[in-house]
Amino acid sequence: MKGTSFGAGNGYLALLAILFKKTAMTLRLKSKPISAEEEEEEEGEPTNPSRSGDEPAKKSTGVDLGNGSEVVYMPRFLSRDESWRFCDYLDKHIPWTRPTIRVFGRTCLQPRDTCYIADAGLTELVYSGYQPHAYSWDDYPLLKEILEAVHNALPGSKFNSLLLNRYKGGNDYVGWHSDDEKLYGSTPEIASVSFGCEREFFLKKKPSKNSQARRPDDEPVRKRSRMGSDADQHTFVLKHGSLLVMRGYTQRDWVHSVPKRAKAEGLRINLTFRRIIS
Ligand SMILES: O=C(O)CCC(=O)C(=O)O
Ligand SMILES: [Fe+2]
Repeated sequence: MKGTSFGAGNGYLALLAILFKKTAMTLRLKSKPISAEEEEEEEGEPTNPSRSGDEPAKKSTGVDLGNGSEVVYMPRFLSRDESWRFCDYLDKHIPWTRPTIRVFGRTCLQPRDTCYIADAGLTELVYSGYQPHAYSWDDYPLLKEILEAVHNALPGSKFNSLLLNRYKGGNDYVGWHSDDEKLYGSTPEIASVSFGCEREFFLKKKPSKNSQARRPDDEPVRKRSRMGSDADQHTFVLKHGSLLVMRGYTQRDWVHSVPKRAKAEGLRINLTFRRIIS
């Protein structure tokens, strides 16, 4: 049987090496968008969702968006096999619908399937003129399992509702929006778990009132938007089994989207856990 033993000196060096790698990775990724290839290089084997408290925390990258907004990305939140089990189950057993919604005064079919789960007795969710039926967690024990894993990863979180999205292929998408409904409060934490086909998740800063007011004396709008600074846009490639968390004023100051992608042929399921506070 193969075995490895570390003396106290080796253990100390190994710990220093781990701390150095983690710090270097966090610093480097903070300054530029994350690509799937980089994560592949950086990350080791997937960690198991049912790890014990003694095991090291899963690797995550925090991006400080400024002014009290923050995003945290954990590419290997759930193991690959477990994630496929969840994905297949949800695809088959969730009562998906593709509702009619209203966007900018026009009625259209939502460009993805959806379902909604919530604790009983909460304020009802309404978005884009649509009020989804709230199904019960009790009917989907597997969703409770994922919720528990999310709660364990985010100490202090207490999500009580969940919006599920199913993207059947690259034509399905979610347009620019923010999840700033009043019932989530002013600084909601939103935890987003993805399964299946990798898709890009874009974050873009909302134009500030100051920049609107300055526009006449400033450089042309067309030039500005094309030259948009990196600090105002971020891209994450959301991997199978990943967790992305938006916090602070992200919903107030930023919009996000998952755009159409002709080459993304596979099915993707995304779960966004939220807390309704009023
Ligand atoms: O599918 C995603 O990654 C994002 C979904 C989303 O933004 C939403 O449901 O509000
Ligand atoms: Fe959203």
